[in-house]
Amino acid sequence: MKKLFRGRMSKLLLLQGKGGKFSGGFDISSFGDLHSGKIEQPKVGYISIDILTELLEGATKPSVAAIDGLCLGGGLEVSMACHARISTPTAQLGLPELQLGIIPGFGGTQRLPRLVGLTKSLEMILLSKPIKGEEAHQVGLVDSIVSPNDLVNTARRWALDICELRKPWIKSLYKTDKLEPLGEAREILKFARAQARKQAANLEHPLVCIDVIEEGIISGPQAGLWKEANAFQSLLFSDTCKSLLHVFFSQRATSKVPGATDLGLMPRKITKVAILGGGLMGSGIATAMILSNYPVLLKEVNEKFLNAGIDRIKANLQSRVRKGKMTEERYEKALSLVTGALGYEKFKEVDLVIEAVIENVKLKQQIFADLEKYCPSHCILATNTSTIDLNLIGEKTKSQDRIVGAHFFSPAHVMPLLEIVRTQHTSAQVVVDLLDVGKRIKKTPIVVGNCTGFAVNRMFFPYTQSALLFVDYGMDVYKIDRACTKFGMPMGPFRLADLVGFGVAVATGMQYLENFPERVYKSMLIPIMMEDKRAGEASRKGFYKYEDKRKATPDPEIMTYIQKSRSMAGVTPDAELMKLSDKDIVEMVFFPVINEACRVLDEGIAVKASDLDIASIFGMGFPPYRGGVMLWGDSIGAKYIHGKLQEWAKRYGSFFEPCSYLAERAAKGIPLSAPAASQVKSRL
Ligand SMILES: C[C@@H](O)CC(=O)SCCNC(=O)CCNC(=O)[C@H](O)C(C)(C)COP(=O)(O)OP(=O)(O)OC[C@H]1O[C@@H](n2cnc3c(N)ncnc32)[C@H](O)[C@@H]1OP(=O)(O)O
Repeated sequence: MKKLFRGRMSKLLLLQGKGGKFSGGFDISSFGDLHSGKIEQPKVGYISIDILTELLEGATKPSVAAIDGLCLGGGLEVSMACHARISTPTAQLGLPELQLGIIPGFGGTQRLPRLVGLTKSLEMILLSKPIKGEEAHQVGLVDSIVSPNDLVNTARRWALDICELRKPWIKSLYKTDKLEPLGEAREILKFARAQARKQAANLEHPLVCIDVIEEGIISGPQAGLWKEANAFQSLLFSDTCKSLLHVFFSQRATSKVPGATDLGLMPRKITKVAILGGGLMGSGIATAMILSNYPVLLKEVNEKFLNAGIDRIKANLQSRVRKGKMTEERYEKALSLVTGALGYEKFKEVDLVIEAVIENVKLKQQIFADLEKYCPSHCILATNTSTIDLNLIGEKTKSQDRIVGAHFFSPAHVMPLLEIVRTQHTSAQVVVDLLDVGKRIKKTPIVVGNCTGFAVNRMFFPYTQSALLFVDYGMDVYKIDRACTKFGMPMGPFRLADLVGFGVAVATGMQYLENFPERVYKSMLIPIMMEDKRAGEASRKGFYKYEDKRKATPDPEIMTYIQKSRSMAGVTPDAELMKLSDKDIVEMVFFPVINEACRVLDEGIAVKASDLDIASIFGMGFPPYRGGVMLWGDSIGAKYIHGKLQEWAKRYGSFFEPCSYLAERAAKGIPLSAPAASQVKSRL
């Protein structure tokens, strides 16, 4: 909200944004200063009551908000304290505060329900879901919709009309016509609570928000404002808020890469993209590209595979149409951007190639040699490999500077993370180019170094390893999975292994065994199950059985395999493990992940700890309200983590041996996120 107009003889107040944006909300970077005590927190209710309610809404002059572009959070709350709102049809109006672990704290919990009704306001606030100006007008949030050219004049005339009693002078805080009757309101709030508990079991603030809204309905808007002000103040200092703020800024910081984005390089325009391979990943990547209007050349080895790849793209798009995320017209337009190819003739026009064929070194080497021959010399040569060294892939070329990893997570058109894997030869320009493409296709890109598993898969390799070890030592598969989902993971290590498939699990295990033999637990459980054609969800039996569709049901039959695995491991169940709490289980599964993340940092594979927080959240579903794997580790403390790993290493082997990076922090009492003096120069 950039300007406050005062009319002639200051008869009215006109609130307008700048550059087509009304306001992205309160400056949340100041929340960090509040947390650190750098700035003093204002008295409770100072902004929402003293300023917005008493001064603005209670003023003797009418105020009208002229809304265009973003009108979010505090920006919308200020506009709701005005006596009218004029908006453009494409403006976006919303209260996204719950995404930051807080609630609307400038009166939004009281005014929004009185403008749009309880049901709509709960949907907008609890889902942090903005609505367009058109819809805002339909539901009563804004009073009129005009074009951007007419916005300011219409708003000014509206204010004059209020002044001269040609239009009503409305204080939204005291409107009641849109509020449902008390009995109905109670039912709506009861349903909202049930939904909040179901969808965000570990989060308190959605329930607090509902309580605050309810207070205003039962005891009146002033009571509601005071409850909101107090609740906002305490949530602002909650761990959830601090974690979600950390995620907000860390997500945006992943695109700040020393030695690449700090060189003044501008991203080059990528107009045409080629994808090699129309399988699950290739078709997913192609879908992500066409959804962001990149023309795609999809190459396969024969008509059959090419048609299958295009069919997969169609299926991806049709699923969006079915979910109402895409119109038929947009479906046709997106599909029209795909051109099939069986040869390299058209590759002389492409600016970026992403190879997504099977994980076969020789095949990839041949492909990159061909790409060097058929693509223009500026073309970026990217691979989606998740297991093969990029230097090996580019071995038969002289184009190492433009070879880079573009590691998507399946399904590639849905998962938000993109690992940009840079070798020591990859040019800074190519990194800058791919960061730009990543953002344009609405991914969160993180730049990582070239090693087995890059960042995400490498960090999380111990997630299942540790769980398998503890099952051999007597723990229950399903108890471990339950503890991890209660902690906030989308699924536990065993359900994840079923989903990924045992074939992939074994292949990945081999990779790690080859590169990190001292810290791989060689469990025989999965190979034994595979001998009996148990290969995970796709075979309808893995750690769970899948009788109907994707519903995972515990399967008592796995005990046979577990007993065999234990005897092959030569271990006897440890009675101590039977008494473990969920908290203990979570520590035993995640501390090895933190240990590996420390190695990834120490080797310079990741630029900074906050990148690994984002990688853990967006790549593995680590609960964002815990801030990511490294921030969570720091909330526990390096010393404690180091001590537990040492204890387990003594009892269960070198898999748990704490790395030197972690040991250094434990000894010095410094956070995991502090760049260590001993940290090798980043390999990025
Ligand atoms: C009491 C409460 O009710 C008061 C409040 O208002 S709480 C805050 C409510 N507002 C929000 O939660 C909005 C947060 N911001 C966003 O959702 C998005 O940034 C956006 C939709 C506003 C814009 O998105 P986009 O165009 O993609 O741009 P970026 O997200 O990349 O942001 C650009 C830079 O602006 C910084 N930034 C954005 N919003 C805020 C904010 N509210 N406070 C402080 N800084 C903000 C963001 O960090 C980016 O900075 P960078 O240095 O360029 O990375």
